[in-house]
Amino acid sequence: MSRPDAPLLAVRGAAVGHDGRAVLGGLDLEVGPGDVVAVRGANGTGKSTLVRTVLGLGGLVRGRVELFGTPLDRFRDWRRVGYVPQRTAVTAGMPVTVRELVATGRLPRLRPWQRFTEADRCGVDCALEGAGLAGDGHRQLAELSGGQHRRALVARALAGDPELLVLDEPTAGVDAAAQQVLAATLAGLSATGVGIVVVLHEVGPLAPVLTRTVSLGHPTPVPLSGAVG
Ligand SMILES: Nc1ncnc2c1ncn2[C@@H]1O[C@H](COP(=O)(O)OP(=O)(O)OP(=O)(O)O)[C@@H](O)[C@H]1O
Repeated sequence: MSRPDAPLLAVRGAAVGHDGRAVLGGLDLEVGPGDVVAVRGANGTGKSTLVRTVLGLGGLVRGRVELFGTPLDRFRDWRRVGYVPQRTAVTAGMPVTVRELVATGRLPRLRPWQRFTEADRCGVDCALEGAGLAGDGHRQLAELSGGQHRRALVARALAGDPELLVLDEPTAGVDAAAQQVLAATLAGLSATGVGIVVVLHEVGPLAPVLTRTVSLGHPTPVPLSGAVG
């Protein structure tokens, strides 16, 4: 059961890694409504591993992660969480339009067998606009540049109206104008109480939107001990 007063995301004394071997340890992080937290660090410091861990995709070696006050291993309400992955190879070759991809982000919000309503169509339109793709809904994914494809993944996450939004390098390969659009969109989401975690190499136009930055150090193997929480 989620606690209404709990942070959207809490990471406590966590070590994260692969195959039981931590790449990053001693992590404490809280994300509340309206927070926009940048996760920064050199290549290989564990940014994506941390992000994937808090999304329940494995990687918790020890410590605790809670979403909306619920321990990660008991959390089921994934429609409250939006995710923009770093790698896009899975969708790159799909014969679908941008709009169709973005609409899939809306599906977790629908009841079983429920058809799209006008509100859902508006949600998709807003998501396209928020990612700077208002005029591109009809285009095939395969036609998009790397940066445009990344924006389509951002739009897909926005379409789900998440309460917690996790973005893994959403600005990589994205031109400055589109980064400005994304910055304005994230600022708008933050103002409505959405909590945001964003992995960034370059802060760029997102700088004024950030409320906090977490800097990860160089990768140092962390000895394995203690229980996974
Ligand atoms: N699936 C995996 N299995 C084993 N090790 C992995 C796996 N994925 C990543 N690693 C290793 O974990 C460490 C952290 O990788 P991670 O991708 O989290 O770093 P990052 O900070 O996101 O890097 P980048 O900025 O290059 O995206 C690296 O040493 C990487 O080689």
